Amino acid sequence: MTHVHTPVSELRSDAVFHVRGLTKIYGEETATVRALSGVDLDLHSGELVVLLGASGSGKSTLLNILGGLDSPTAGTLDFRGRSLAEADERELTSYRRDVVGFVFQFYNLIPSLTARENVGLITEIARDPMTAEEALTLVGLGERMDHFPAQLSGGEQQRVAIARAIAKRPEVLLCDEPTGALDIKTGITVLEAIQRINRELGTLTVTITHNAAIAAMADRVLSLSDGLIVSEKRNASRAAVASLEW
Ligand SMILES: Nc1ncnc2c1ncn2[C@@H]1O[C@H](COP(=O)(O)OP(=O)(O)OP(=O)(O)O)[C@@H](O)[C@H]1O
Repeated sequence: MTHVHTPVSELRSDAVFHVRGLTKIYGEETATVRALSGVDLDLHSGELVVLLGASGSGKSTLLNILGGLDSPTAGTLDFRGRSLAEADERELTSYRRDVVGFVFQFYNLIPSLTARENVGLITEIARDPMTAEEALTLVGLGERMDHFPAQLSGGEQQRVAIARAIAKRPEVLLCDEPTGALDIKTGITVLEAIQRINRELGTLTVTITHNAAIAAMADRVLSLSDGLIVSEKRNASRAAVASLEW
């Protein structure tokens, strides 16, 4: 497998993330797994990036490290000139709290709280949050704010999870298989919410998917294999999410 290096001439100075030689090895001595084998990557303000790759290729590991949930074994990882690879737990906690919104495949909503209350939990602890109502309106749930998770479809629950992730106006939104548990139609409503947030708030967004059709909505598509970025494609234009099929 050839390692795709970004030529120095292509490096832009406005990179939000500047990643070089990122390596993650899990386990010790005889029982090690090399999840990332030297990833080079720059991510820019306002981009929508899709990360593709087979199961086990390292996508979640990369996303978790970008989000400060995990630390690399080697390599450099800078966020706006701050080294996250060397950050201590206290710095990583404030980074996660202030900078990053996460969306996972499963929504992790609190069943006994309404949509508004689920989002409100986060707005209480954020510095300059939007209101729960604003966040839910952005994801198209302005009419469902007082519903409990069990009264919402899977796609609606995932949009509540997105509203919860973005209510603090994070600079970075990281989504790990956000449509993995959904059918096409509901998956599209979720991707539309992600696209709208990226456009309207200018949030740098990285979305993992197994589904190559989703790549058409991105500015840039990165493919991982065996812990390396093996291809990078820039779409000439971003496809409207409603036109995607899978
Ligand atoms: N906490 C861990 N401890 C040990 N090995 C791990 C851990 N997390 C991931 N791995 C291993 O690292 C490799 C990459 O895993 P990762 O979850 O990043 O892949 P992925 O591309 O996201 O896969 P999937 O699409 O199945 O979620 C795999 O071989 C996985 O088994």
